[in-house]
Amino acid sequence: MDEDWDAEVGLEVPQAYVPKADLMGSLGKNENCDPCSAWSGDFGSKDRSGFGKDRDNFHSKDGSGFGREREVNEDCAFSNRGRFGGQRGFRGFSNQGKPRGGYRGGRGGRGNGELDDSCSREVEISSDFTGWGRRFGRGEQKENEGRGRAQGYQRIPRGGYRANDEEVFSKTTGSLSSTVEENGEKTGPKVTYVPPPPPEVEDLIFAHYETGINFDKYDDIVVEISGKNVPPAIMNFEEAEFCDSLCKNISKSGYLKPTPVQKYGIPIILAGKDLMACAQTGSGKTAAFLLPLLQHLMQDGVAASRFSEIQEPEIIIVAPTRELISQIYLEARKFAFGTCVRPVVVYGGISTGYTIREVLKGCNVLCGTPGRLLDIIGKGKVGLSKVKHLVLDEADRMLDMGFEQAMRKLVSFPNMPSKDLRQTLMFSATFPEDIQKLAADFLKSDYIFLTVGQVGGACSDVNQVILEVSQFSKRDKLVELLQMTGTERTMVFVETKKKADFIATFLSQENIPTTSIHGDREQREREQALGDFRTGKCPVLVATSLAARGLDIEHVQHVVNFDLPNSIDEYVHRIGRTGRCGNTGRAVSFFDLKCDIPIVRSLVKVLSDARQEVPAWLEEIAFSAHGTTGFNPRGAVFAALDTRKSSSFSKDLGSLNDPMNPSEDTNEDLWE
Ligand SMILES: Nc1ncnc2c1ncn2[C@@H]1O[C@H](COP(=O)(O)OP(=O)(O)OP(=O)(O)O)[C@@H](O)[C@H]1O
Repeated sequence: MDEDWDAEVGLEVPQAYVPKADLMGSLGKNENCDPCSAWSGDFGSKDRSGFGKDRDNFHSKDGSGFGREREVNEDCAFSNRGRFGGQRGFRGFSNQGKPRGGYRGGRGGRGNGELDDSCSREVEISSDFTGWGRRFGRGEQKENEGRGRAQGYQRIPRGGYRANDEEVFSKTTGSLSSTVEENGEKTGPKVTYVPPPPPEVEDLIFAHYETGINFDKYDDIVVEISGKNVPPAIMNFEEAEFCDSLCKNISKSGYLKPTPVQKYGIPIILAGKDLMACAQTGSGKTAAFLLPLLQHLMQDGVAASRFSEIQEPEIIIVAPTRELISQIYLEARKFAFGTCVRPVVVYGGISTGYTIREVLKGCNVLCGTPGRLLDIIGKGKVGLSKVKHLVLDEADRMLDMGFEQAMRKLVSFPNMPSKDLRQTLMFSATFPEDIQKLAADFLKSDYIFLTVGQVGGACSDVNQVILEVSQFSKRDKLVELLQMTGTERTMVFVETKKKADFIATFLSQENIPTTSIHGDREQREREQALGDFRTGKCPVLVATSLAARGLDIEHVQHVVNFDLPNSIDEYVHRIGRTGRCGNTGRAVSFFDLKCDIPIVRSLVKVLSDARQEVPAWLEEIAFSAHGTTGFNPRGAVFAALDTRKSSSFSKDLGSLNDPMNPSEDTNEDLWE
């Protein structure tokens, strides 16, 4: 079951969760237990039937390893019983097992209380994650640890825990606002957290990881463009004719040549066209929109003015999580280095006063998660009349049920230029056709549709392995995998916040230094957790789907889907945390026959399209579960269809030969 997104996004928060078993207590007396330090908690025997000496609190009747008070769906409760299927072709992880240990912190207190491990799944719509940019070196991280060191959870009256404010989406007003002042009334503790400042040292600002061996293979990927008057792609950054500052910053970033989405996207955006762009995870979509937009600002000669009571940014960028928007902000700050353009980032979970002060220092590029963005606009601190460019990153997420209302509210503000008077850009690795149609409400009718590879296709640099593992065997299997990955960075995805904490606790018991990140944790805890993962202090990060999109962290070599998600798009994004920028990676997913049948067909298709080995047992399940009609898992790799082509637009839109591969036949070859 996925996180409780309503509580995250801010639908009215149910009663604060009161943990039946005080996690912190069972972790040891120190509420501020150090993350990933040598495990000091006394968890008694290594018997894996429970989490430790408080096993009574964690045991369900069936010994599944969870507290008896939890709502247990017997079929899907996970514990150490049962078997797991071996997997033909599973090559295992590199064997660098080293003893490790330690886990900090439990979970926040908001959510819907009981853990329900049933197979039914909810979709977590968003939250505001953050964690300063991936570039913090150990030194920087150390310094920030001193500053923003994670605190233990705050006990609030009435017992239980409550993560400091998340943004609350008021059911009544339909607006996202901080819980501190919802409709003028105080609704929760004031958020006072101020994140550590972003790096000032140039080396840290421009720190980057190397492209992988497969970087040049990007040029072999099928590209499709539909729309009118499409400018030709660039072969190199010089052809974009960026200003000197941008050219220097591109070079300092280690970018030697553009990726396909940049080759085609940059000239389209420079030409002022609206764009819906789909390209695989880790292929440089962020720079594809940032570079041309910053070029527009440089050409227009804008400069941030700290003397205005109301800031009027020329660019607004939205993304679904704090983590991702912070990352985009750092990229914008990097590319704008040495110029008078000032990016600012706003997101929930941090002091509103701090946010406003940062904006009022000057703001040309406003990066934000929807809640805090709408909040600060509503407070009159940001004017929209000068907005020329609006970017929706992870656009399909921004337009699905959780955010559509907020996005419509954003574009409906009185001074926000209409879609015909601004440039709107949408980027994602996945773009379901129904969302594409919805996107048309935000784009000019003549927008360009760009697909690099197959929309929704997985990155082919990720080796995907599917193992049949029942809920009862997952923990054993996970430990086995992690003991092989050693200190290699591994992200483990689970479906609920509570499970994230329980699994992280369990792994700590197994001397695997682990931390967790999910929507119920305090802001500083998230940043600490992410920092520990980035620096390698905790090479294992247990995360919910909140961390599935956009995270660009160096050296993530493995992704484990402890629980498969309920949507194939989510799967594609999760495994895309590895295998980035031409590097290779590996994703192992535990397929539970009792829970995961609904995704089996899509999963086989994604594996096939990415030319991965499809286990025979999985294919059989796919055929038996849904029959064979209309299911051809080894069918051709299809580029996405521009949904406009299925309507009257089709006569106006032509596909262009891929100018990068003039010999490419734009008809049949596209489909092979
Ligand atoms: N032209 C380039 N040359 C070298 N590295 C690049 C280039 N473009 C982007 N990168 C690097 O590749 C990594 C992935 O880029 P980015 O995060 O923008 O990918 P993405 O397509 O947005 O991925 P996702 O879909 O997961 O959000 C980043 O570290 C970025 O700095």
